[in-house]
Parts: sequence; C-alpha cells; structure tokens
Amino acid sequence: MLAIGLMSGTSLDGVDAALIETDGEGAVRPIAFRGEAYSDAARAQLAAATELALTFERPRANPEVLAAADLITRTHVLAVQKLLRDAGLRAGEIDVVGFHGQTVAHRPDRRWTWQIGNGQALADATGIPTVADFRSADVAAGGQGAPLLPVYHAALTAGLERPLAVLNLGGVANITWMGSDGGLVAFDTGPANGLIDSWVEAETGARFDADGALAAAGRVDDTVLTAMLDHPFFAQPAPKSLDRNDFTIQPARGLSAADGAATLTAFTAATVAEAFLLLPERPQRLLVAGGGRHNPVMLRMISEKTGLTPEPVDGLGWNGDAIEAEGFAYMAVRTLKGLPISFPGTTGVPEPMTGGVLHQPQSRGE
Ligand SMILES: Nc1ncnc2c1ncn2[C@@H]1O[C@H](COP(=O)(O)OP(=O)(O)OP(=O)(O)O)[C@@H](O)[C@H]1O
Ligand SMILES: CC(=O)N[C@H]1[C@@H]2OC[C@@H](O2)[C@@H](O)[C@@H]1O[C@H](C)C(=O)O
Repeated sequence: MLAIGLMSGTSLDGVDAALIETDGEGAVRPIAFRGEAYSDAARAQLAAATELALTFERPRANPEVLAAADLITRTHVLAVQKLLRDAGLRAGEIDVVGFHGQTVAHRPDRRWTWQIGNGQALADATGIPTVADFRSADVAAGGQGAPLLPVYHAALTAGLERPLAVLNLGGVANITWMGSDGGLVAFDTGPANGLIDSWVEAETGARFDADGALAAAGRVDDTVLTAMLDHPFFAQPAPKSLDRNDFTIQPARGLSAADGAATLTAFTAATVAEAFLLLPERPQRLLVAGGGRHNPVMLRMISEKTGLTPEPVDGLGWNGDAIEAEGFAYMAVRTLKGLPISFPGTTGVPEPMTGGVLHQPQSRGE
C-alpha cells in the first residue's frame, strides 16, 4: 500500500510528512519526505494551547484548544498536498494517511492522552482515508500510549544483528530495545532537546542550540546535574512515558547560558545511560534518529556515558528526520489490516493492541 504519515512532534517545529510503500509488516520502502514549518505565531499559539490543556482534568472542547486543533489540521492538509505534488501522485493513488496530531497533554496516569487535529476533516479535505487518534485505545486499556514507534523500529531493523537499540532524540527521548529472541522493550528515557530548546530560547532567543555550539562553550554543573537526576522517573521500571512538561529548566536557573546548555545536554545523556540500566541486555549498537542526532555535543556525551558510539540512522540509508512520520504511515496500514501497534513491552498494555481510528472521506480523491 501507499501510505502517508504525518507527525507534529513535541518540539513544535512543524509537520513532518512522509510517503512510504509498505505491507504494514516486513516490507517498507520510503518514497518521499518533506517538512512544513510552523510560523512563529503558529508556534506561540500551539505552545499556549499546550500549556492550557495541561491544566485540564480531562480533554474538553475549549475555544483556544479548538482553534489550535484547526491550525494543526489545516497545516497537515497543506503538508499532504505539497507531498503529493513533490511525489507526482494524486490523492486517489494513496491508500491511507496516518495522522498523529499534536500532543497537547499526556496523562496516562489519568487514563487519557490528548492529540489535537481533526481526522475526519483531514480525510474530507484530502479525499484520503485517514487513521488518527493512535494513542487513546492503548491508554484506555491501561497502557502508557507511548512510545508507539517501536513496531516500526522493529520492521526497519529486521535484518540487523541484535540486541540492538534505537534512540529517538526529539523533544522527548524514547528508546526501543530489540533482543535476539524478538523481544521488544521500549520507553521514554527523559527529555532530549525539549529542555535545551527552552533554555536556549529563554537565554539567547534562538530556537535551539545549533550543532551544540553553546553547550560546547560551557561547563557541566555537576551539582545541578545530580539534582536533576534525583527524580523518581529514572528508577521507575519500564514501560513508562513522559509529557514534555514533566521536567523544567528551573534547576539550571542562575547558570550562565553556556553552562546551562552544557548541563542540560549532559542531563539528556545521563538519562540515556540510566535507561540502559533498565534494558534486559546491553545493546551491541545504538542507532539514533530525531533532531538530537544533529548535535555533536549530545552524541559525544551519550557516547561517554554509555560506552557505545551513537550511530545516526542516516548511515544505514534511512532519513533520521523522517522516521516518526514514516512510522505513523506504517501504523496506519497496520490499523487497516487489524494488526497490533502496541505491545506489553512497549506501552505496558496487557496484550498486543490495535489502535487508531479510521475516518473515511466524504468523497474519495481521484
Ligand atoms: N543542527 C542541530 N543542532 C542541534 N540540535 C538540533 C539540530 N537540528 C535539530 N536539533 C534539535 O532537534 C529538535 C527537533 O527534533 P525532532 O524534530 O526530532 O523533535 P520532535 O519530533 O518535535 O519531538 P518528539 O520526538 O519528542 O515528538 C530541535 O528542536 C532541536 O533541539
Ligand atoms: C505522548 C506523545 O506524544 N509522546 C511522544 C513524545 O515524543 C517522543 C516521545 O515523547 C514518544 O513517547 C512519543 O512519540 C513517539 C513518536 C512515539 O510514540 O514513539
């Protein structure tokens, strides 16, 4: 099948759109990828909606959040249209879209997780059957609702020697461990770039620490680092997941801009090392995807703390910026086929679970 996957990550940098050909099982062929950046105004609106949603007891219609959801849907429709144009394909040639939406609040402890964006509206606007709301069924069944990428990581790495781990360094980091016996263990490890982005924006006005330059100029403050690691999340057994706002830059306040960046980058690396302690067996290789793989200081610190050299997945011929979007295309096909997308070892559900809600377009694209 031809499937488009759409992801808007916790960094709020934009929509990632990927086109793949897949059977939702062993066969995966990436075809096209593009990003659709949010304007500064859009980012500010989404950030405000996220802050507001986190204060809610449960998801509910609210004018600010509905306006943000509309913005999300419209930007994703645009991303689909541009991706189709790039690939020289028509809507009628695409079997399904996997539309993750934007997480505005993630509260598995309260049995809900909230991704905004309207699946039916996207199906109607594009003329393509659309799978959305990938996480809710898992959370309702008592799972964490995240991470969901492991099923795609397992498909991508099928030919590689195990045990092997794939680390996604987005706003939040998640790791997938695959054992030689086919075992799958995954969980969120801690913030990856989210805190660094917040710090750099507050201190310098820049969006992120490009190539880790600020961190490279600073010194890690061990007292702050130790205090940040003294958090119950890290000792907690897997499966476990995070909301982007579960950690803050507060402990680093008072440090210089460079020392703060160095310390927060070291925090990410140290939390990856903590995650290794929870894996069933030490992985032989550590593959890295997501924006953090562009940060050499982060990769060096991860290498020092884990003793493994992180290998950007691009070296295997994959596009490390596209993996998440591709994963939701893959999961959409699995949803069409009634195949599970989450597992006891990945989200803590009692048994492998299907997920995602299918929306048929009012009129199918030609
Ligand atoms: N050249 C670079 N140098 C340093 N950091 C970078 C670079 N390029 C990207 N990043 C970091 O990667 C982040 C974006 O990563 P990514 O797109 O994987 O996150 P996301 O998908 O939004 O998050 P999540 O996976 O948590 O949903 C940026 O916010 C930035 O911090
Ligand atoms: C609730 C939510 O949106 N979680 C995201 C977030 O970003 C990274 C990490 O936290 C991961 O658990 C998840 O996304 C990836 C795509 C996943 O589900 O695998």
